Amino acid sequence: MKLNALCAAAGIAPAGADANVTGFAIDHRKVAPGTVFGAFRGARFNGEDYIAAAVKAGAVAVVAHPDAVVEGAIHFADAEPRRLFARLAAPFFAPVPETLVAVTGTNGKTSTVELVRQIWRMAGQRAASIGTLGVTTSDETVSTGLTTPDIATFLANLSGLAREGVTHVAYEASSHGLSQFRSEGPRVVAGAFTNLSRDHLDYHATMDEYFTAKMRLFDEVVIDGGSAVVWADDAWSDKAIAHAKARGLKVFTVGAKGADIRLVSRTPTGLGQKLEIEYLGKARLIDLPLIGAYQSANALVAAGLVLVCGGDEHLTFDAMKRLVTVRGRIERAAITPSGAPVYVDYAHTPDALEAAIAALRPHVTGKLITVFGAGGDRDQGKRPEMGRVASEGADLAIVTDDNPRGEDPAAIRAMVLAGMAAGAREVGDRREAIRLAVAEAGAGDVVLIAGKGHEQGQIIGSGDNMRVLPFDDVTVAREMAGSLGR
Ligand SMILES: CC(=O)N[C@H]1[C@@H](OP(=O)(O)OP(=O)(O)OC[C@H]2O[C@@H](n3ccc(=O)[nH]c3=O)[C@H](O)[C@@H]2O)O[C@H](CO)[C@@H](O)[C@@H]1O[C@H](C)C(=O)N[C@@H](C)C(=O)N[C@H](CCC(=O)O)C(=O)O
Ligand SMILES: Nc1ncnc2c1ncn2[C@@H]1O[C@H](COP(=O)(O)OP(=O)(O)OP(=O)(O)O)[C@@H](O)[C@H]1O
Ligand SMILES: N[C@H](CCC[C@H](N)C(=O)O)C(=O)O
Ligand SMILES: [Mg+2]
Repeated sequence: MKLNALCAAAGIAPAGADANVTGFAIDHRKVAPGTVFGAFRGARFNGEDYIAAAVKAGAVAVVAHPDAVVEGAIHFADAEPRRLFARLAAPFFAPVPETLVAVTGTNGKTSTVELVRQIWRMAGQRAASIGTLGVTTSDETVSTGLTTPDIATFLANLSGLAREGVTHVAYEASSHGLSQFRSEGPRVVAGAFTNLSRDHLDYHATMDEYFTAKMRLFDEVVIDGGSAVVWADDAWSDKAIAHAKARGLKVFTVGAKGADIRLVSRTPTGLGQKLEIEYLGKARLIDLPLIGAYQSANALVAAGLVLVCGGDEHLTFDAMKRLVTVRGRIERAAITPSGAPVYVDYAHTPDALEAAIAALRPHVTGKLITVFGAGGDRDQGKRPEMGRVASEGADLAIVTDDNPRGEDPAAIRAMVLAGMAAGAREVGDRREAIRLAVAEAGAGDVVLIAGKGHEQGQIIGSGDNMRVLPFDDVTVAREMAGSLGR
């Protein structure tokens, strides 16, 4: 494809002579002859340091800050080079699936995009989701490593999906992804906001800044005239609605305070819950086969996204009755020899841990036992908060390791324990902690293993010393429940 044709399609003024473009890369090691290289100033590296190497490798154009030095290739200069790069790259990867929606929020993004995908599929659409679990289609899940992949990977994934015949995609817009313009360019017809609570305050200076990063979804990413689906029962919902309105988006609210899908009541049942809702003034009963208020919130937001994209009302609500558990989100992994169910959940923020504990509480007649930890090289302030939530919500809390990365695991556990009342147990080795929880569980008890969900490894060390030791909470829970039974 010709560079000037890409500029024309993107509405960008050409910056020099025309050239043949063969691809886009943000890492100089992926540059081949004909590549457009995005040189960005990052947290660890300055991409501008690799411009010369990229040109040597054949880059025909470089998108970089106006101050960057570009010799031997066309310089597309912009104070926000990541955004310009996304705009220029989007037409190169066209066509992409025509119905593209995005979900942001602290918790519930992965669950919601996956539930949207399931509803679409049950309604007969060729659908996919992109997020923490990877790229999921009806056939498979392929990991990308990040929740919101880098822009070149994201666009390549979208165009690959379109070639496979996928027409509908729901993707997860993380705050990192939004603030780094990792997923813009293609037409996003609707965005959803699930909630906001403490996380990532290592990356964002304040909660307001964190919220502002998320709100780029409504402020800029969703197309003019697109829709905003907002979970209405969160402390930040009204602010999110205000952003959507200011932008002129069609606002669709969901929840007990929702104007479009109103949640009238929610009654836990053995393996799920009964939802009484009102949509367009009409009452409906939904037997949702997922437990926990948080899962009903995500399922209703997912239904909202499908509806604003023109989904049929009956097919959408009918599909909700057949949703299946999202990997690692209140996933029942095993039953202990004493009959206690063991659930694995991805709760790694105070709010999520509270939601996961609340989801299980109605199903506990004895003790609720929680195994959890907090990740290293991540927001430290959330650690005592997670400790407090577990201490208050669980009958027995066991603090263990969850991806210590470059930090001292014992120091992380101490920060978690600082928020906890006496009686909490500390078992650094995660396998041993799970063994203890399973051994402690009696009839009527429930075990919650929180923090890693679908993850397949324990991340130890950082930089050149980083290692990922294979670890899967579900497998270990099964092993422990099995070995105790023998
Ligand atoms: C803080 C953060 O988000 N970092 C991500 C970001 O880094 P960055 O833009 O700061 O880039 P950098 O590593 O400093 O490098 C700067 C530039 O130089 C380039 N470079 C670098 C070295 C080199 O030899 N050649 C080269 O060209 C890089 O490709 C990059 O464009 O872009 C990189 C390239 O895509 C990512 O690898 C990196 O993810 C790091 C590893 C990471 O851990 N990210 C996590 C925190 C993250 O993004 N998480 C969110 C989910 C959070 C949530 O909601 O829970 C996610 O969306 O996954
Ligand atoms: N709507 C919700 N409200 C509160 N907590 C939730 C909600 N949805 C999910 N959670 C909690 O957050 C955990 C992670 O859920 P999910 O993976 O869907 O969120 P996410 O936003 O994709 O997270 P991440 O930022 O890590 O990608 C769940 O396992 C659950 O404990
Ligand atoms: N997207 C989140 C995942 C955290 C998962 C948890 N297991 C941890 O390592 O803290 C992050 O990168 O902060
Ligand atoms: Mg996620």
